[in-house]
This record gives sequence, structure tokens and C-alpha cells, in this order.
Amino acid sequence: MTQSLTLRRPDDWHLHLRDGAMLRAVLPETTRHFARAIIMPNLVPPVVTGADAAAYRDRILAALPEGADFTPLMTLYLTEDTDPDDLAAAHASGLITAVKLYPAGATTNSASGVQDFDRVRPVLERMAEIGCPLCVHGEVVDADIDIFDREAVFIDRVLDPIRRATPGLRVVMEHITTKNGVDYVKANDRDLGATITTHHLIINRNHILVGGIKPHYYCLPVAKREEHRLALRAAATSGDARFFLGTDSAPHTDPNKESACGCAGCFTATNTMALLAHVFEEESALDKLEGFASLNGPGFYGLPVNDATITLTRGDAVTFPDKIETEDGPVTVFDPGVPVHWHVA
Ligand SMILES: NC(=O)N[C@@H](CC(=O)O)C(=O)O
Ligand SMILES: [Zn+2]
Ligand SMILES: [Zn+2]
Repeated sequence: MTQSLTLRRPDDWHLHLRDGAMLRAVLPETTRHFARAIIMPNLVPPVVTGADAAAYRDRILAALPEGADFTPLMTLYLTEDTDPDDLAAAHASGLITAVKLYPAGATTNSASGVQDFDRVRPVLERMAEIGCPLCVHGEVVDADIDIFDREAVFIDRVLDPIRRATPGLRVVMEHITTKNGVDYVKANDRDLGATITTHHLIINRNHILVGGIKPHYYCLPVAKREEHRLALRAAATSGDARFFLGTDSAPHTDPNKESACGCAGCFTATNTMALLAHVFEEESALDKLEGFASLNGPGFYGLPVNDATITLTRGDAVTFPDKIETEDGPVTVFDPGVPVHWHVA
């Protein structure tokens, strides 16, 4: 049995770092293991202009722990008023790596997102021209669409039409949660990739609801039924380079999670690499973990892979901290609910 596994240092292609005290508290949890991360722009107010992204990047760099080797890859939050010239300049200078599309109202801090997709068509065309990828939170928000169907309906009604209307636009379907998402990626051989989170490889909707409601397992898109989790596992461990890690680690304080109207988001920055080793071992696919966590993402984004390595070792069951303390309050670390024997050496 494999006892130790050395990988090129991984990257996180979907990460929420927040700002201020929360940023300072959660950033070390990521920089300990990851070399780069795509930084989500859903702050309040959101990161919409190049100037916003530059200022946010500087706040992240100022919060880096001593000696950390970490590069934040910045994104802009697409709105119906996004200026294509500002976007193009931010992309050309290397300030931003991608642009994020939130359908208005789909998730945490998405109120400034897109309501009328026709209104962002010129921006999307410009992005296709300059080769700037679009990261998509793929859920419709129509009240008559069941929350468990929102991803599948988004693919048919919004994503596929956008991709057909904008040839050459490179799209990352963020945090896919369904077999429909996996199949859509597989059926398209260019300009399309998908991130998969750690938690969606581990939980299905029963984990959220059976035996009492578990607010720390609630995130968006919400975990689906077991067949979808299995499809995600198969995709992540398949070696198909279109699938790569985006943890969507999304810290909220415990009072905001354990509430009558709890926030969506799972915080997995702390234990993601150990949990992934656990999952990939269960799938007899430890040899595919480096591709998923360290190679496929850079491949999609056209960036070099990292030179440094990390080593995971297997031993006695490990314990992770239950919570990270922040000046805003405690943040609960995702609990896989099963013993995990891997840790980052
Ligand atoms: N995933 C989540 O449940 N929450 C994210 C937003 C998002 O990625 O949709 C957050 O910012 O808290
Ligand atoms: Zn999202
Ligand atoms: Zn997210």
C-alpha cells in the first residue's frame, strides 16, 4: 500500500478569501499547501474594475504570512455595466486571470450579478477575442425551478446558448455538482473545463438533511443525490484534464452558518489535500491526484505548473482543527464525517 505520495505543489482554481480580519485568518490555511489560487471577487462591494482588483490583490499580498510563496490570481466580477476596455487592460497587464459570472441572486453576494445575459454579450465577445476565461456560477434563479435542478437547467438555458453565441470564449464551469455538468464538459472538446470541490466529492444531499439539518454542509450549488456525487468522483479521478480542483472554500462565521437563514459555503482550505488523498485512495486513483490538483488547472489556464512539491503521508487517523478562530468569530472546518489517514507532511 502506498504510504507516501509526492506531488507538484497544488493550486486552488476557486477560492474565497474575503477581506479584513477574515482574510488574515483564512489566508494561511491556503498558503500552507497551495501555490496559487483563483480569487473570487464576491466581496461587498464586489471587485468590478481593474482598480478594485489591484487594490484587493495588494490587501491579499499584505496579509500573506511571513515567507509564504503564494500568488493570488485575481478575477473581476462581471456586471451589466462592466467596461470591456477596463477588463481588457486588466487582462493584458496580467492583473486579472479570469472574469466571474454570477447570475444575480444565485449565491452569496451575487446581487450585483447578471440578470439579462444579452447585456453582457459585448463583454463576452471581447473576452473571447483576448482569450480571457469566464468562470461561471452555473445556476438559474427562477423561482419555479427546483433548487436541485438549477445547475442542469442553467446548462441548457444559459450556458450552452452563451457558448454557441460566443465562439472561442473559454469557460470554466465552477463547482459542478451534477452528472449533467460532467456530461456537458465531456461532450465539448474545446474551450471548456470544470472545477470540482473537495466537499462535493464527499457529501451528497443526505449528509445535509438526514438526522437533523447540518448547516456546515450547506453550500451552493447544494450537494445533489448520490448518483451525482459518484459522477463527480469518476470525473475527478479519471485523469481527464478538463476537470480540476477548485475548493470553493468559502468561510462564514459559525453564527452566520448556524442561523435561521444560514449562509451557503463550506470551509475546506485547511484539510482539502488530506481529504482529496482519502477520496482518490478510495477510488484506487492516487496516481491521478497530481493531475487533478496540480497539472490540469495550469493546463487549462495556460500557466506553468509549480516546481515545488508537497508530500502526503498515510498513517494513523489524523485530526484537524474543528474551527479556525477569526476576529469576526469562529469558522468551522469541513468535517468529512469519516476517519482520514492522510496528512500533508
Ligand atoms: N459556494 C458557496 O456556497 N458560497 C460562496 C459563493 C459561491 O461560490 O457560490 C460564498 O462566497 O460563500
Ligand atoms: Zn458559486
Ligand atoms: Zn465559490
